[in-house]
Amino acid sequence: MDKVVTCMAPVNIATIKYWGKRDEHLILPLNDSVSLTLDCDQMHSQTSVVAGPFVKKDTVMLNGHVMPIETNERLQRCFSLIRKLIKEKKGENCPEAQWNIRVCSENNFPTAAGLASSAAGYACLVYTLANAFDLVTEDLPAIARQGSGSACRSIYGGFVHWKAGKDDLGSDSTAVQIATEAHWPEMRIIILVVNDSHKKTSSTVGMKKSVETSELLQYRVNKCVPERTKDIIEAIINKNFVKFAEITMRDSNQFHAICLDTYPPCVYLNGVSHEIITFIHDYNDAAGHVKVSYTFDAGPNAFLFILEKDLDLFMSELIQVFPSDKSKSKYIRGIKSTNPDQVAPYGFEPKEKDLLKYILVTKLGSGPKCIDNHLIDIDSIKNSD
Ligand SMILES: Nc1ncnc2c1ncn2[C@@H]1O[C@H](COP(=O)(O)OP(=O)(O)OP(=O)(O)O)[C@@H](O)[C@H]1O
Ligand SMILES: C[C@@](O)(CCOP(=O)(O)OP(=O)(O)O)CC(=O)O
Repeated sequence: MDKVVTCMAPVNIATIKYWGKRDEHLILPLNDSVSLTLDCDQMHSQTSVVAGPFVKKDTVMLNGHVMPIETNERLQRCFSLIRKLIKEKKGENCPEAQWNIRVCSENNFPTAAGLASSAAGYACLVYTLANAFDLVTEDLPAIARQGSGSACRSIYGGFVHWKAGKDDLGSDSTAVQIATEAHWPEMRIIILVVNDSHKKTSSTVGMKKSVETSELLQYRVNKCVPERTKDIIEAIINKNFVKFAEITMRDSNQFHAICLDTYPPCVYLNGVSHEIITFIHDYNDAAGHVKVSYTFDAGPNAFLFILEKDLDLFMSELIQVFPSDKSKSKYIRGIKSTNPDQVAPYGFEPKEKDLLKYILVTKLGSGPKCIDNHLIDIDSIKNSD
């Protein structure tokens, strides 16, 4: 192959959380999860792949730095699973399965900062490799899952259900799309970035500790998640925002309760996270109706869900309660408000300035997409290794 293929993949945010594996090696989850795929316009991973007999060895660059493949079992697994797929689809002796691969990837948002970069990153890696070798088939979620569990959900747009499955080899642990992003186009997502630096305990380590030490996890897995998964899928299909919002908040709260029930505890939320939670409930109480919902991953950053019709009013209250000295364009990013001069409806007490680093407003998005596929001068690659 003397072409370079470039693809983009989105971030996804879980409203029913994946937390705990039944198989660490195959990355098989204990429970189902449900997520929303975000628009690539504001947040995405972008990955380019070149492969061929002229590439001297497998290399992966991330944000300009070499990712050591030799010590990264997950990267190695993604490469070997793609090569296995090449043999399955193109024949055991297909020369392409022996080619070395050069990968160059970057995120347009903070990496390893609790903003789901591994989900977008591994989904992008697998999708780009599949495009480079003409392998785009239904197998991709199962491969992306072995890069990072939540990555399997970024293979689809809109609303996605990752079924935990029961098979020991994971043949039934895959992602399916519940509905496309066009199903609920009014949905908006507001990301409140409290802290975008590396977190102390990664999701991988945190959930392993929960499986080993939490006494509440099994109840969540066996009792809570099956019912909530069914109910939230129903709420999504019926576009019942109030039901969707309550289930999302309850699952986020329970997920963090499990983290606190882990020993030693995984403390992902901080004081600002709790101020956000209180503000959202106070706002909904003042509105007399659930207008906005929150969820937190393994970090202090908040992901809010709100319908477009309620966005401007809420944003006016939000920036009054969480003020900043930053310029408005730096502080509020992404989709612009249609009514920037909206007056805050409830006049809540402003908190101290700059509790939030910035706010990103986005919407639902589609799955990964191929954005470039062009021929290259092989000599330029041969001499660049
Ligand atoms: N574009 C990418 N291509 C390949 N791998 C990536 C990419 N972006 C991130 N990763 C991998 O994901 C790791 C970060 O995953 P980690 O789970 O620690 O953080 P996160 O996914 O950003 O946060 P969280 O999982 O809590 O939402 C990186 O160290 C890297 O190994
Ligand atoms: C809190 C979460 O975001 C956990 C994500 O965990 P990862 O998918 O990052 O974990 P690994 O499978 O070990 O790579 C909840 C979720 O996204 O469902």
